[in-house]
Amino acid sequence: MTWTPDSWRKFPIQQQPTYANAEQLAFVESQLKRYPPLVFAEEARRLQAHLGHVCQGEGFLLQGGDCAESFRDFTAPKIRDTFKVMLQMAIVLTFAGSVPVTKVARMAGQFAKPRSSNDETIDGVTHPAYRGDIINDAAFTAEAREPDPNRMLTAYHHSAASLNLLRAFAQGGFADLHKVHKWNMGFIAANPMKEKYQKVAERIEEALRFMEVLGITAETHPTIHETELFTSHEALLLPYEEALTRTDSLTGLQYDCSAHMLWMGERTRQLDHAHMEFFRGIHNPVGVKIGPTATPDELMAVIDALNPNNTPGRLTLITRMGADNLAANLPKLIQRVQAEGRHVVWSSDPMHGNTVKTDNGYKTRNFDAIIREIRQFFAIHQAEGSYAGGIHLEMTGEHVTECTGGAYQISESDLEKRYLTQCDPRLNADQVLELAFLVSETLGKARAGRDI
Ligand SMILES: O=C[C@H](O)[C@H](O)COP(=O)(O)O
Ligand SMILES: C=C(OP(=O)(O)O)C(=O)O
Ligand SMILES: [Mn+2]
Repeated sequence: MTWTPDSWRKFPIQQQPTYANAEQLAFVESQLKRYPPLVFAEEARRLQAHLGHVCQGEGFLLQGGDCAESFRDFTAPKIRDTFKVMLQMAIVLTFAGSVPVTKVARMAGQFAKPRSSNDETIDGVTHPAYRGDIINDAAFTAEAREPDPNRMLTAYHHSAASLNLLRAFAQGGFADLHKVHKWNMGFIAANPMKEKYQKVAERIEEALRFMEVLGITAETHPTIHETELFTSHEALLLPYEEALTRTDSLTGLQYDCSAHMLWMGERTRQLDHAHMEFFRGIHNPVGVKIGPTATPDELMAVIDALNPNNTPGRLTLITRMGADNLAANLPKLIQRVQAEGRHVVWSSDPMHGNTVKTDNGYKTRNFDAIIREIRQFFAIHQAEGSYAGGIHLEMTGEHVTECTGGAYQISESDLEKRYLTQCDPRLNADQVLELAFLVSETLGKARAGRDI
């Protein structure tokens, strides 16, 4: 069947709002269709080329950011701090793995949320569930939870402003390697586990000094001063994604220009449904979340639908099975992909399979479970002769208390102190850097093993 940006409309669809005002919805869609695209197709192709290298074992994907961005919490420091912590992680991982790290932010468009329940009940009162700021408001009132199409326009403008600042930070000197390394030294000096991480930091310091002695400085090599950051989000709200889908003037191909990379959630990746239809026709690099119940046959059908030409970098499989389920479910998927010779990037989301609810009602995730899922992910890929190509995290540069554990030992009773997330619990700046240092050991070993 011929694909068009709106051909998804003929298929069953999950997790969409019902807008009361159809005229307003049509108006918003027509506005968005006239607005400039947020990204340029050539940038999406560049990202796909990077991911192609990851696929061949010559790179590593670091994807992360908020579970859900919010309109209210929309400030320069917030954007800066998450970007900053991604840069800090990337330097540690690049050094440990001796591989370029491709940074893809869950930012500048991560506004739509699939939910496990259509509504929420508090103290006997029930309202529709919060579905992300692009759809409704998190406040617990009937008015706030009513889906409003105008929110798509706000999301577009917020995304444009975030992207503008991210581009400025990436190219304007904020990403200087020496500066980023100094931030890491500051993190280590204050960390209760500092002895553990000091050695890696000292080796990075040595490498930077060595480069300087050779005359590799920001003046002679601008890349030391700059970085490349791509954007991504779950393309859940299809009227929005359709409206930002454009024909690329260079190739004549269709790209969803709301972000460089889009992914499909675990709840909306049914083969004969609307999201699969939409995703098969856009030419961006795409991701699919893969939960613990996925079978090898189902996975092959997803791969056939999304990457029929077996192009390296087009498709990233983001496994999110939970630390207790990975060993039972991942090997058979890897074996099948290997047997069929499919090129995919394998990335680990260690967040969504490890969510628990505390007795006092907070959704949380434990740092050790997150690390355990990542370590197993690497070990299983190594055992199967496959390449563990990336990690996908819900994280923030802010000092929130949403996930338990880590060097500062956040406990369940600490959660209430700074529990700010709009949806799922995020690793905070310290936890996420600690994770980078721990994963760097694993990544270093995995890559050393590969080269033998
Ligand atoms: O971010 C992902 C989903 O929106 C989230 O995990 C669902 O959470 P819920 O179970 O609270 O709906
Ligand atoms: C909804 C998400 O994940 P999943 O589809 O894996 O549950 C998410 O990444 O926020
Ligand atoms: Mn989430």
